[in-house]
Amino acid sequence: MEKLIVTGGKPLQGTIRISGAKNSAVALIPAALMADSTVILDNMPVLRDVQTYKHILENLGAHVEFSQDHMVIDPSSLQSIEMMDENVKQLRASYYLMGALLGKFGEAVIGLPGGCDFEPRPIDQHIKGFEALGAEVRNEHGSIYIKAKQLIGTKIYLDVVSVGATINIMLAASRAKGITLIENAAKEPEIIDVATLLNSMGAKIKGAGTGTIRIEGVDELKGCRHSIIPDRIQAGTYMIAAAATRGDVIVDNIIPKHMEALTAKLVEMGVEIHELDEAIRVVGKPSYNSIDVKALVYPGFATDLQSPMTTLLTQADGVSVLSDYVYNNRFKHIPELIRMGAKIKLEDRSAVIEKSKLQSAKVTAMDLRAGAALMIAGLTVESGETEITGVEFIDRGYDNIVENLKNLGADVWRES
Ligand SMILES: CC(=O)N[C@H]1[C@@H](OP(=O)(O)OP(=O)(O)OC[C@H]2O[C@@H](n3ccc(=O)[nH]c3=O)[C@H](O)[C@@H]2O)O[C@H](CO)[C@@H](O)[C@@H]1O
Ligand SMILES: C=C(OP(=O)(O)O)C(=O)O
Repeated sequence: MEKLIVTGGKPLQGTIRISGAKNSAVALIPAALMADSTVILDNMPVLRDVQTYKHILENLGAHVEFSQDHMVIDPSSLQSIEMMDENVKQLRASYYLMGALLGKFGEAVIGLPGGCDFEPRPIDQHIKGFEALGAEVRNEHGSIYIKAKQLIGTKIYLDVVSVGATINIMLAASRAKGITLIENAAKEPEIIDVATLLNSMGAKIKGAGTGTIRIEGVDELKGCRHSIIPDRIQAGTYMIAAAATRGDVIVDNIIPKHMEALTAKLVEMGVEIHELDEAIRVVGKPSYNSIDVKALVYPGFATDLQSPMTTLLTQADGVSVLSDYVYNNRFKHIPELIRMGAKIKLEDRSAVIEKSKLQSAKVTAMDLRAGAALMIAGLTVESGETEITGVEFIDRGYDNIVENLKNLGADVWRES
């Protein structure tokens, strides 16, 4: 079993270059399968989820090459519409195979997705979308069987704002006959990124990034080259880590606009923020104001940054309240932070966080962002080694985390 050892007490300093976004990559890779020829994806992050998706594509019969940060996907040899192997359970975003294969072949058979299971994560809105497009969907023995004679464009109103359902419906509708309107669509930057790729492949999608997306189905999608947007969650994690360690870090190769909900909260706490062209400089301060944070859908504060933010709020004077309105129970990091000395109480859907002196301890990351929260806590303690197990979760979403933190002056290493 691998673990990360972190020795705290060193302010992070220097520049970190952020890789492409996990949540875009894991949607763009299955989207590329819909092309009739090679798709090249640049700025591909090196993550466990991306490697898992590569294996899934290869098992489906596609040819995939991944070196440096380029992934070359040749879907012309794709043979199967059926994907039920273990890899599917390793990541949440395997559900995008449903929309991609349904759009391409009119048929898909997929094992139920995995990913971080901080609470039940239903896919009823994905299925509602496929059915509205004319597909028959059966859930049998842990797999979803989807089939359509012909996908027909229609109007779909999502009951909940869902990133996954919005993208999945967009994928399938790109090959439907006629026009599909997705109402109450999610607006995350990753949705715009997927629409940009699909449009470069020949799709006709308008309105991505707004609450209404219009998709005019096309008969074919072709190969192209696309560069993935920067990972706003990795960027936010390093910004929070810089503030928590009272460091001075330039988070580079990002789109500052994507970070606005976080930068607003950091400024409210008293963190010094300098917005540059494609970077943000974060300068930590000796003391911070307590604040309230509500995790919401984009452009609200990202739920994926809620756990790392919990750690930072233990450094603020007074009492802060953090609530998650996307996943009401995404709090698996809290018992572990308490083990490190954090004074946090859970009240209904909120974490009530008091200023705390964190201490090193042996802790376990129960999910990806819980791992990030513990990593930041380990960097923040004044001295001593924090041992974090559950590293496989952290590797799902943080590109080269040990080297990146070392380059910022942190004392961190892996042990088996
Ligand atoms: C691979 C990926 O991009 N993952 C991200 C994506 O997950 P994912 O796309 O799975 O999350 P959704 O946006 O779909 O979920 C938002 C909310 O809607 C609910 N819901 C969703 C679908 C559905 O059919 N029914 C339903 O009730 C969920 O339980 C949740 O409460 O967005 C989440 C919310 O920003 C992020 O935390 C994840 O990092
Ligand atoms: C929850 C996350 O990912 P996934 O949806 O892939 O489990 C995340 O990135 O924080």
